[in-house]
Amino acid sequence: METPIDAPNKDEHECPRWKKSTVVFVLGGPGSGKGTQCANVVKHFSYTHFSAGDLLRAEIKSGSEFGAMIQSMIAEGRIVPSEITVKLLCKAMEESGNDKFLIDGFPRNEENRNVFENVARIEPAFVLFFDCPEEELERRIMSRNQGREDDNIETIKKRFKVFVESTLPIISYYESKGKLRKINAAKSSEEVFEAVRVLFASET
Ligand SMILES: Nc1ncnc2c1ncn2[C@@H]1O[C@H](COP(=O)(O)OP(=O)(O)OP(=O)(O)O)[C@@H](O)[C@H]1O
Ligand SMILES: Nc1ccn([C@@H]2O[C@H](COP(=O)(O)O)[C@@H](O)[C@H]2O)c(=O)n1
Ligand SMILES: [Mg+2]
Repeated sequence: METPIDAPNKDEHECPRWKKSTVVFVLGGPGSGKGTQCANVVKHFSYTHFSAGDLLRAEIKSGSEFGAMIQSMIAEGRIVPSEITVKLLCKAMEESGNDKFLIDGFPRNEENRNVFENVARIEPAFVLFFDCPEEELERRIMSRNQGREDDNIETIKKRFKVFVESTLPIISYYESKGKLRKINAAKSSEEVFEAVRVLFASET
């Protein structure tokens, strides 16, 4: 029987059907509004949204052999091995039938970026970065109330540290390639979406 994270294509190093897909990576600190704004984009533009964190949480619930390991890494705010996350993303893209994707919370580190490049062989069209001060992120997460195990002050501090140490260098990398689109996320959700809407209208 196929395990939930088996790659749809048995050649683990190729996802040829997706070579022509448009991918937008969506990055930002924990609680910066990535999920909220991706949901808005989907309503106005023909993208399919995948959150790497949501796919990992679904993998835990599915009873996967990796579930316990993923759960303990999320509880610690650590980044799950990229082979797992990339397989989940590839499977989700394959099954969606669409060819335009918002990939939220990915790539989180250099390993995520390299494995995705090697497996999916897709360069992002651009990378959206929701920029927001830590104090505001903390306030938003502490009042999110979605029952997430990692939404507690101890894990939030660890997630901030991982963001600064591992994800900000990825953001700088895309900036150096001219691919970064930075949005001031410290405004109301409506104001942030207006900036996002204008960007998508001009980019796609
Ligand atoms: N611009 C905003 N102003 C105030 N609150 C917001 C704003 N955008 C989102 N929120 C709220 O902040 C919380 C975090 O938002 P969201 O879940 O979209 O962030 P995220 O970047 O996906 O976080 P994570 O990385 O933890 O998954 C939610 O409760 C959401 O309703
Ligand atoms: N590329 C990723 C994305 C997420 N994770 C793990 O999931 C946690 C929650 O992610 P959110 O985007 O939903 O906040 C995150 O803290 C990581 O533990 C990951 O490993 N790799
Ligand atoms: Mg999210």
